[in-house]
Amino acid sequence: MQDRFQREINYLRISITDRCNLRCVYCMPPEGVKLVEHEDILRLEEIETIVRAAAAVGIRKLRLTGGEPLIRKGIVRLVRKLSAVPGIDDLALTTNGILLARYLKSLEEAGLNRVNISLDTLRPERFKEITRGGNLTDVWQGIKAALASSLHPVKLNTVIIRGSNDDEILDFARLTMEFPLHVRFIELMPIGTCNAWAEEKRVPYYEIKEQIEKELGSLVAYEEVPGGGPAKYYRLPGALGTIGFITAMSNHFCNHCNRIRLTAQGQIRPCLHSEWEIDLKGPLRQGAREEELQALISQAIQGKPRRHSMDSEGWQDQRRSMFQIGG
Ligand SMILES: Nc1nc2c(ncn2[C@@H]2O[C@H](COP(=O)(O)OP(=O)(O)OP(=O)(O)O)[C@@H](O)[C@H]2O)c(=O)[nH]1
Ligand SMILES: C[S@@+](CC[C@H](N)C(=O)[O-])C[C@H]1O[C@@H](n2cnc3c(N)ncnc32)[C@H](O)[C@@H]1O
Ligand code: SF4
Ligand code: SF4
Repeated sequence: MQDRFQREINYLRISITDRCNLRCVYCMPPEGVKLVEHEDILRLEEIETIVRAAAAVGIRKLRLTGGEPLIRKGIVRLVRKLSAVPGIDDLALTTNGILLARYLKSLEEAGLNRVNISLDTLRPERFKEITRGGNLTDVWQGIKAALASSLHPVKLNTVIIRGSNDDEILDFARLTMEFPLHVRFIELMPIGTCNAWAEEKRVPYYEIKEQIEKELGSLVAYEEVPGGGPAKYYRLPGALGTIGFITAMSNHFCNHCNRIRLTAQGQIRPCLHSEWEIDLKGPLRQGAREEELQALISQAIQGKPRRHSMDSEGWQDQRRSMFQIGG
């Protein structure tokens, strides 16, 4: 379905839990977050019902995210249900990779198509610091398992933070020479615990690109990486994988926005940045029929703002952060 700015909205990102087994310094506070009552989180069957309604109004791609989607009980069952919904032709997952090796085979068998793995450093000690306790080996096992599976293309999400991991840009770029990985450098957005310092520590994509080109050779634009997201891809000479840039701040991609979100608590959030949401959980639990859900989702699509204004306003939403909305 088109929104009022003639953008085709066909991608639903679903936060299936607001909990996480890591505490990345830019995303969550060290103590974690106030736990939402179990009752307030959408049940798997409710997610399925919403997806059926969304597919009926033109959603074709789904992404399960969070929080950490792999800690949600029943994740494999959910993937099996959603992959069977008529109209859905791409079902992907964004994960921190800690539990990926454990679940990969079952997810693949259940119908998952692709996986994006978040990884901000290749150094074990630094990984512990950035994630406040995570084990890098677990993530590497997940990445290797994904590469050995049918879930291609395998993409990495790497947020570069000045003074923290900006000395690893070339190491990440070199990974694409060795493995068929799609390494995407993401500009830090003022969302989560980094709200106050994101601007100061953000490394704009052109700095990263310049450094890679200076040291490793020209980046040639590459448009063949399947997906529904905003990354722009390039390839180093002779590389097996690609290098992508997600330029959320220095060159926003809202003009080509194709997505809406479903929060873990059951609201449709038409834009990552806008606080405006439409509740589906309430109507669903009061017995709304699928047509009513379709009407609410259509309303959300029609109400999508033209673009975010994180550059001028930062993050004002006191209720929700990235992991509740589905980053
Ligand atoms: N500003 C903005 N950033 C987004 C949006 N969606 C995703 N991002 C950023 O892009 C990152 C990567 O998103 P992923 O979950 O890997 O999904 P994707 O890149 O859309 O997925 P594919 O291209 O389909 O593989 C997220 O972690 C966010 O930082 C969005 O709507 N707006
Ligand atoms: C919120 S996490 C949820 C899924 C899963 N836990 C993971 O880390 O992949 C999704 C992505 O959002 C990114 N992210 C979180 N906060 C961000 C911010 N302030 N700016 C840019 N990306 C951010 C993370 O790096 C991760 O790649
Ligand atoms: S970025 Fe992902 S892994 Fe890290 S704390 Fe946020 S939700 Fe958890
Ligand atoms: S910030 Fe909002 S309008 Fe821009 S790409 Fe993300 S969801 Fe779309």
